[in-house]
Amino acid sequence: MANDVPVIMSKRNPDAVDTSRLETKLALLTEQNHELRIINQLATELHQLNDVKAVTDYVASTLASMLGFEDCAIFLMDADHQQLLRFSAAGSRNLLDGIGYSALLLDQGIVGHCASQRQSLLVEDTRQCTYYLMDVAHSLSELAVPVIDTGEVLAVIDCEHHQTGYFTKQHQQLLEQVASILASKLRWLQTLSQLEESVEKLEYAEKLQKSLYEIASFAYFADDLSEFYTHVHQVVSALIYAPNFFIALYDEDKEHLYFPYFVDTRGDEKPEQVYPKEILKNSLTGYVFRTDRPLLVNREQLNDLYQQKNLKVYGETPECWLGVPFHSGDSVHGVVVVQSYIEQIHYEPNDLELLTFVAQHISNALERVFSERKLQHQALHDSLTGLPNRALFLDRVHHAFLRMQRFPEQQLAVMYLDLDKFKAVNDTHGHAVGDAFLVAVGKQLKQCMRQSDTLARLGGDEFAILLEDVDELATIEEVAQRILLSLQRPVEVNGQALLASTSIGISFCQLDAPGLIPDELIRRADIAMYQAKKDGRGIYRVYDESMQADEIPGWNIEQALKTALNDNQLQLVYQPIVALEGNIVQGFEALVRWPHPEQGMVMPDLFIPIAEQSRLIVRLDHYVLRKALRQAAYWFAAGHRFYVSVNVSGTTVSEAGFVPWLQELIQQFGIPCYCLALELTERALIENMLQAKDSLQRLRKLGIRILLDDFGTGYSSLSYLSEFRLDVLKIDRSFINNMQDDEQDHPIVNTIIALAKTLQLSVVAEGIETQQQQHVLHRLGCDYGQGYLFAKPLSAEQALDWLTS
Ligand SMILES: Nc1nc2c(ncn2[C@@H]2O[C@@H]3COP(=O)(O)O[C@H]4[C@@H](O)[C@H](n5cnc6c(=O)[nH]c(N)nc65)O[C@@H]4COP(=O)(O)O[C@H]3[C@H]2O)c(=O)[nH]1
Repeated sequence: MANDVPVIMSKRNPDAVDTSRLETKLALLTEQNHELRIINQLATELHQLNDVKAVTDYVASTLASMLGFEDCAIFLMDADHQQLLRFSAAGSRNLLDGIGYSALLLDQGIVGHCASQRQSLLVEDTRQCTYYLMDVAHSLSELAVPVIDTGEVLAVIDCEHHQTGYFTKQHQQLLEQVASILASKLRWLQTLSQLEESVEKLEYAEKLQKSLYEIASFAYFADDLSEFYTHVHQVVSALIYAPNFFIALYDEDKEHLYFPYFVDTRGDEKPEQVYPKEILKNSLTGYVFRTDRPLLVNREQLNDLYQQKNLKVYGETPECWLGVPFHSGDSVHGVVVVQSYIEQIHYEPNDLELLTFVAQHISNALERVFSERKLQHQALHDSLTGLPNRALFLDRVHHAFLRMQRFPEQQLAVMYLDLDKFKAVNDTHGHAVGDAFLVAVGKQLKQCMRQSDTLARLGGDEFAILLEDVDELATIEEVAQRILLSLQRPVEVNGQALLASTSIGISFCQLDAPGLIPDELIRRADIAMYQAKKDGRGIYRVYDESMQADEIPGWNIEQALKTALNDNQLQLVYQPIVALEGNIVQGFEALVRWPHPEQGMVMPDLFIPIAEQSRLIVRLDHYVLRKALRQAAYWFAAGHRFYVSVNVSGTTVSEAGFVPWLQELIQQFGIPCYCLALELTERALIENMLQAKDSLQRLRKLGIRILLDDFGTGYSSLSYLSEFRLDVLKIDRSFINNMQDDEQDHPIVNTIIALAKTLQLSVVAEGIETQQQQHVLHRLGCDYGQGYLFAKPLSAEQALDWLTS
């Protein structure tokens, strides 16, 4: 504009000054000055304003008032660049308050076209304009100028007038300058608000992260769940509106719903009881459980839902309800809920997102706490019957002792029970029925005692009962009688009626029993039980001093052996079995040893026969098999291809579940079945003829070698030899012992070897101590041998050294 300013003060021809021209120039200058003032004022004032509305209002009203426009409106482009929203308007025809178009699409009206064409539109006569849109009254002229920053249309300044040709090029130029100032200002405000939003988001994210971390770490360490819930509530309250907050859990095992945490400002008490699963069908919380999806609803939607789904209203209907489901482990499902009773307070999708995070952490905490509780339960309970195990029983007895010290009138007694018929049930009907039988007996025993007494399964067919707060022996004897009577009735298992008789030992702890300790009380009940067995089974005996444990054969050893097995005290040694031709190793026999803490090394000859009298032999055989297979797997991995042979009793082999159990164990160790051989004595086979026969067949099918141990010592009848499918005969060392003379015929050994050959069995001679014996045996056609000549039983490490030497 400065270039256009004419030289009005020219002194070259003062007489030629044309007044009207000067007046025009003056008017122009005045106008330009006015425009500059407007621009200057706008630029200065806008600087002070930090709010979009204030800015657009100011621009609209300044233009209207300073330029005398009837209507000056500012339309802002929406976030999606889809439409223009009338934001501010000023002038005598101010149409902002609900009159006229409040929003225009990009191809609507002069404003829309101005935005889409990105250029100013000066329409002198709107009647000639095809896209002119009339609002209230017809404006005959209109000027629209786009507000553009870095190529983006941010707004449109639109002015209208009722006369045609009202707007001039100067108006347009002025508005374009204003638009340019407005564009920078709007952009600046936009950037500022984006920055503020980002900062806000970051601050929220940081707060959220901190809160969730807090919940997570609390979830990890919380032992007390109610404390954890309170903490979660506090954290959630710091993030969203949550004065009404509750957690509901559904226990699938018990099929009930309960509220471990519940806070409600409208006075609803925490529901104390548990609700049967039916509540899932008619409550809002139950609805979230069933759909397994979060739910965010306002009052209106809630009422619809109540009606549509036939739900019952529990407590006051909230204005807004937000519930998120979660899962903990296999059997617990939960819902965490916040609700608002205030009309103005509603939850948003990001609150739902937050609560989903929170629910996840609650679920983690519960999963950890529940699995810890489960582990704890497993450690203290028998997995088959669910009854307390020996450890928990001991603990209860200890506690009962402590209580008795405080309340001496509350005396206690321990009963030790051993089922008389269990072995027969197991042998005849198999493992699965045996297990079900034990469970059924456990239930029957429970019915004979008070709720406050403790029934435990100590292992195998042994149960124990702790009776607390008993006053006299007669009461205890009554319980024993009740049990005996109850077990006279057959126990129903899988539709079969089985008989379970038991022998009961009782020890009563009276006030005048000085120095009696809990373990001793249990030991005495055990001794009394042995006495009952001795005296005829199916009866009870009360411990008295005359019953000495030592009088019960093997009692002490059996008890100590149980402990040794529990404490993993037993060890294995290995004796090589070699081919007599060339002394090549074929296998190793595993032999068990018991390094007793007080008595030194106890040999199997002492404790195996005692273990065989009870079912302890089965436990022992399983124990040895597991250890031997572990060693076999180690040797196999090291490239050795010999077998390890393990002694097993007839009882173990004839158990119905033995073969699949062993097969699985071998698979677990990842070795081929030929790495294992089983040694059974003649007696073991004969005494368990039927079951053993079946088991041996299956074992051989798997590829497990069967060795007949101590051959020649037990039974004169040889007929059973063809009954069983065997691989190897082991000649008992008593025959080998006598073979000192090379010249003799050794008829027994000779016959055994000949018999074996006829039956196509290999022969191993046991107890070879001299080269002479080896020589004779080889001459007689014996294939393999074992004995001190080659090696004594060796530890696993020594065996390896021996192999390499
Ligand atoms: N004098 C002499 N003895 C020799 C010679 N070579 C080996 N022996 C001993 O003879 C026994 C051979 O084992 P067995 O006949 O299976 O007889 C075994 C077996 O019937 C039983 N047994 C050993 N370990 C186990 C086991 O883990 N489970 C079961 N159920 N029974 C086992 O105990 C019996 C005795 O085992 P051990 O005392 O280890 O005694 C072993 C072994 O140490 C020798 O040249 N001279």
